[in-house]
Amino acid sequence: MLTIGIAGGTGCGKTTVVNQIIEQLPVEEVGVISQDSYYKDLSHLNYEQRSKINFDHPSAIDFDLLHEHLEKLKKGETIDQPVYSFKEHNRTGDAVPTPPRKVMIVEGILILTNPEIRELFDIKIFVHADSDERLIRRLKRDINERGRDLQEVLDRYQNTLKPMHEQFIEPTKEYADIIIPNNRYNTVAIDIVRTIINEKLV
Ligand SMILES: Nc1ncnc2c1ncn2[C@@H]1O[C@H](COP(=O)(O)OP(=O)(O)O)[C@@H](O)[C@H]1O
Ligand SMILES: O=c1ccn([C@@H]2O[C@H](COP(=O)(O)O)[C@@H](O)[C@H]2O)c(=O)[nH]1
Repeated sequence: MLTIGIAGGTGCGKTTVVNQIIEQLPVEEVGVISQDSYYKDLSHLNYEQRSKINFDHPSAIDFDLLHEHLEKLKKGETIDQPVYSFKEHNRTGDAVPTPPRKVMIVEGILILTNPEIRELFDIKIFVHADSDERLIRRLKRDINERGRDLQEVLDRYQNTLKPMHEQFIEPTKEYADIIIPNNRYNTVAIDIVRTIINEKLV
C-alpha cells in the first residue's frame, strides 16, 4: 500500500486537491481518509461546550485511532471510518466501512504534526495558499456549508486558527516531500502527483 499524507492550513485546498488527484484514477485502487473523521468523540459535552473546543490544536485529534486504522489498512483489513458533523461539532455515531486500497490518501490540517503518523506516510505533501486567500475561502465555505456566521468565523480565525496555524501547521511544511502552491488551481502539480501514483499502480 502506498500511503500519501496531504496537509496544509484550513482553506488551502486539500480536499479539492485530493478530489483532483483521484478524479482520473481507478476507483477500486484509491481510498481517502479525512483527518476530520478523527476529531475526538465529544458526546460527553453539550453543544455550547463543544463549540468552545480548539479544533486546530493537535490535542483535538484522536491520533491513536487514526494510527490503529492506518496499521489495519496496511495489514489488508477494512476499517470503520467515523463520520463527523461540523454542524454538531461531534461524531454522528455512524461509520463508513473503508477497505484497504493500493493507494491510501490521508488529508488534514494536523496530520504531519504527529511523528508516529508521519512515519506511516510514503509521500508527504503540503498544500500552500496565502493566509488571506485561505481566510476568504474559509469564510465562504463555513457560511455556505457549515452553518456559521461572519462574526463567528472571523473570531475563530483571529483567536484560534491563525495562532494554531503558525504554531503547529506551517512548521510541518519542513517534513513535506512536495509543496503544492495553490493560490490558483495548479493542474501541473496535480498531474505530477498523479504520475507518481500511476507508476506505483502498474
Ligand atoms: N486553487 C483554488 N482556487 C480557488 N478556490 C479554491 C482553490 N482550491 C480550493 N478552492 C475552494 O476553496 C474552498 C476550500 O477548499 P477545500 O479544498 O475545502 O480546502 P481545505 O480542505 O484545505 O480546507 C472550497 O470552496 C474550494 O472550492
Ligand atoms: O467541529 C469542528 C471541527 C473542526 N472545525 C474546523 O475545521 C477545520 C479543518 O477542516 P478543513 O477542511 O481542513 O478546513 C479546522 O480549522 C477547524 O477549525 C470546525 O469548524 N468545527
